[in-house]
Amino acid sequence: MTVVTGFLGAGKTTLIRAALAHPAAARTAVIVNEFAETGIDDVLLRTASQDVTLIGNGCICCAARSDLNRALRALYADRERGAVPPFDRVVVETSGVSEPAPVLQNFATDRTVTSAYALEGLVTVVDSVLASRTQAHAPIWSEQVALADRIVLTKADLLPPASAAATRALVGALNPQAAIADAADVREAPAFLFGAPGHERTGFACTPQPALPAGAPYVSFVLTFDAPFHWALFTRIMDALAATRGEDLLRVKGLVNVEGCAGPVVVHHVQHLAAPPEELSAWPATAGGADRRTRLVFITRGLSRQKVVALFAAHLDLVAADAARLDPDAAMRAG
Ligand SMILES: Nc1nc2c(ncn2[C@@H]2O[C@H](COP(=O)(O)OP(=O)(O)OP(=O)(O)O)[C@@H](O)[C@H]2O)c(=O)[nH]1
Repeated sequence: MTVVTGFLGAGKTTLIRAALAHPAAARTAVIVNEFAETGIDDVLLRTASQDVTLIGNGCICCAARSDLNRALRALYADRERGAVPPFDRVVVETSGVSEPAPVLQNFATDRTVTSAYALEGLVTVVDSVLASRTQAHAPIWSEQVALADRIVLTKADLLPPASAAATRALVGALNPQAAIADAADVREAPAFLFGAPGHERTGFACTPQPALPAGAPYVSFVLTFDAPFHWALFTRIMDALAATRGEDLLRVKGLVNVEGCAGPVVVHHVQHLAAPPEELSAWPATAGGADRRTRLVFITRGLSRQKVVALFAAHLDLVAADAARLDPDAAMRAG
């Protein structure tokens, strides 16, 4: 088992998804943990692996503490009875606000699990653009870096070389033992992510940290919308949000039903930065057929659901008012 951690939006899913496409990553099962109640990463990872388990609605370091061991046991049992494709390794993607020490500790203290799996190592993914800013406001960031066996630096492509080198120096000073690589190189040679075959991490030096204090500033909520969005309207709303509360918008990710698009459009915001949208070929299938509703997962620092809903409502009302001006009869019919 390799555990991949890293702060919200660092690039964990992108890296794992790219690595899974490599032949060296065959026979890999994935367990993904999301802080929010709705999974987006599992939808993305299912495009790259047949064997993906989601642990949603809480961190595997605290609220969903026993869920990782339960998922590992279930996966092993499924493998034994041939219910899942045979796998040789499992990659666990933690939520962005997971503390790695309790995750490793929980694993190490479950005999059933450790008789089936060995811990290969902990890989921490670091956003080169936001590293020092995140270090300043989120102590978990430093813990994730300090405990890593290997560190992958993402988004160096967005920075001048001197700034990328500064992030590497910052990370290297916090954890001089860890091997450090750029995401671009790891995508070519995913062995860095998965580790050497047969390698086993023997113990880990850590000072257990208290779990997130009660009333921690992270707020998570999900918004769903039935009607498709005009893309221009959606980006206008998100731009307004980023311009006014970008610092507190730690993470937004979602699947958007866009007028004129057959598949869902995947959107990502990490603080002020919005990534280019990606259209998937189809909506994920559910028991009742495909669920085409837009779902947006927000993880914020103190920004409430109510405020975000109000912003969306204001823009959607403006659009409805415009439509009514253009076609008053239709507005009457719609009530
Ligand atoms: N330019 C650039 N963008 C990247 C890179 N890696 C990831 N991203 C983008 O960063 C955003 C977040 O990436 P994810 O892979 O979803 O991040 P994550 O760590 O899994 O996010 P959470 O699970 O929500 O914590 C997406 O828009 C990615 O496309 C990179 O190396 N370069």
